[in-house]
Amino acid sequence: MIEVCGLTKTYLTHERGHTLKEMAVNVIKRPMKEVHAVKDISFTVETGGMVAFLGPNGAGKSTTLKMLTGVLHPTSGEATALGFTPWKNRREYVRRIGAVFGQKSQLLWDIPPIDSFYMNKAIYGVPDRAYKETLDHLTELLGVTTLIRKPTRQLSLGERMKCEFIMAMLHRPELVFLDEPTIGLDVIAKENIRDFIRSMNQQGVTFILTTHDLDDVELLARRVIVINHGELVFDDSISALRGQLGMRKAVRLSTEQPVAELHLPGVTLIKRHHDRELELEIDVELFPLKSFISHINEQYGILDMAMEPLPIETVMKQLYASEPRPGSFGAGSRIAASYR
Ligand SMILES: Nc1ncnc2c1ncn2[C@@H]1O[C@H](COP(=O)(O)OP(=O)(O)OP(=O)(O)O)[C@@H](O)[C@H]1O
Repeated sequence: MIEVCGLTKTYLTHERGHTLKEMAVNVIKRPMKEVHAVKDISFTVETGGMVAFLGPNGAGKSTTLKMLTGVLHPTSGEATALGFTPWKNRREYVRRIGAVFGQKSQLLWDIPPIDSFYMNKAIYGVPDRAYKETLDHLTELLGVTTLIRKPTRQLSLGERMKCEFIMAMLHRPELVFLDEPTIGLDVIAKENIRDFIRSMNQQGVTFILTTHDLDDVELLARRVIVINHGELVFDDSISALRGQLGMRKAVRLSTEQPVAELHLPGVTLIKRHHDRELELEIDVELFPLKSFISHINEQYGILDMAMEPLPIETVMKQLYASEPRPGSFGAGSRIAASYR
């Protein structure tokens, strides 16, 4: 469905002086600066996939997505999606893709969503019957059959997001780009939107999801691609991402006796709430759980203990903290070195 090979984008910007003298010089001469936003990234996405495309702020996600939606031309490299080169066949390509931006509305503010939908019907040339069928199906699925007749400005954020999805799906796109689709929503609205995305994905729609919400990633994505400093640093399944956490567990411990320093192999103190209540991280390969429990019970007496796998946030922090390789320009192999 999507094949990206050596995609690179370097922006050329004017360097601005900081001091008054530099600014005065800039009036006559403005030196150019290169920003290597995306560096030689390659990946593929299969039809029907649900891929999270992640990275810290400034990593190059939007730049990549702009190239994949055909808004930006790359500096070098190739990409095909649905058989098109996005930036070359934009007119035909956009008829087959959709996009939902959590922070940018595609609905017109002062008119009801139904009128915005009708506008999209005309823009995409959706035949009457197909339009009615899709609209009925989507409004029912999202439970907004009556809401779509209220002016958009009167809708809650959750209601509006449901309508944003309908707007993006009316022309039945095969590939949909989602940018922070659940931002600002309450837990119930998030769940509704996630159910909807899952249901569309089961019907064969491919989703590329950009988000900083790791719950979206865990609950929706089957595959995760991470970029940092414009370089691809991880590309594998969500279970492989969890696998990076190894056999580490998060433990919350409450004891009868105060716990002073803990010097145990594979045990790291994360937080001390007070001297009898601690949060720890244990690598059970280094210190088997059974030994840990009997040691703590003998020494301090266990009052209460809760244990769970580490959140994927832990591994994301490691990936986001990675430095660009010195002089690097393209880094696919770094995953192998650092994270696999
Ligand atoms: N038009 C532009 N001109 C110059 N530099 C740009 C331009 N757009 C983005 N950049 C730079 O390219 C780099 C990548 O930006 P990009 O917006 O792709 O990151 P991002 O991963 O989407 O970040 P965020 O999560 O904050 O939205 C950043 O250093 C940014 O400052």
